[in-house]
Amino acid sequence: MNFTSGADVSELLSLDHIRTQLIRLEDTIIFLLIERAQFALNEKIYQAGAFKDELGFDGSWLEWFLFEIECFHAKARRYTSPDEHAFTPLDKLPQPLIKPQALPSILHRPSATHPSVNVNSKILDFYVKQIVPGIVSSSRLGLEDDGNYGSAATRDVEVLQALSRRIHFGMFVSESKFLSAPHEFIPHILNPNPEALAGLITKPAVEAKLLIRLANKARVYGCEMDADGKVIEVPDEEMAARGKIDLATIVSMYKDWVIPLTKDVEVDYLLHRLEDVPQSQIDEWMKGTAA
Ligand SMILES: C=C(O[C@@H]1C=C(C(=O)O)C=C[C@H]1O)C(=O)O
Repeated sequence: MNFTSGADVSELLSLDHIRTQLIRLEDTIIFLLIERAQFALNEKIYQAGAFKDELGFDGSWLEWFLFEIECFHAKARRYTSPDEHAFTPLDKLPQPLIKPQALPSILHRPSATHPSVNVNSKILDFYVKQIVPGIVSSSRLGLEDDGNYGSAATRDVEVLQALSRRIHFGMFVSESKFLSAPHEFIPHILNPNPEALAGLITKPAVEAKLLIRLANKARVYGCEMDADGKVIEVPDEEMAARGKIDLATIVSMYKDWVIPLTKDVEVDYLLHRLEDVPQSQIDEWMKGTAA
């Protein structure tokens, strides 16, 4: 999302604009997964303490990569942008070396007592346990460990950052939906009802269209071509072994993880949406029903 200081907030919060960003992120995530799929599983990089003697770090090689990369990015003020969420707790990251950008206020930020929504620990868990094993086809590579620990972890961090950005976009989706009909959401926020809020934000037709589009993108982006540039037709079930990526893993990743976690973010954001909001504003929004 382009957060230049002069950006028009109403444009940034239009649901169509946000959905366009989410569709564009599908391309980024598919291509980054294709890059990771070039390397073997290298299970050792996900095992806590496997490199403790070398690194003096209790976590896994990947968690060490995340920490070191996020420390550098934090100094460059990455995590002062509302669409960026670190996997490392913010209090363990260095302060920015340059002043934060003067960004338009888009999201509702209740008092500091409520930490921003962050589901990165769940993202890391499903990615390591479900996604990596699904996309690295040892049958294609013929080995489980190719020793490319740095390259594999670098690709993993890129995928994790893109997945985090996509899933936490749920906050912008929620703000957009809330402002378009605050009176629908307010009763279920004042008397917290996550199920009712989930029902209001869920759009089955949008999700169904996404999964079809995603499969088509994975087929096209993951296809192989011969020397003449002619596409080598491969049945979906053989893509893992003969293509660049396993199509089923990408679709199930969105269906079983990305979309549900995005909706969790949407609901969690809404549950805190009225904190620090004056009663007069809530009354005004509720009057909107009389209009
Ligand atoms: C993101 C949205 O909210 C929900 C989550 C979706 C997703 O994660 O792709 C799609 C539709 C909705 O169920 C949206 O309405 O676009």
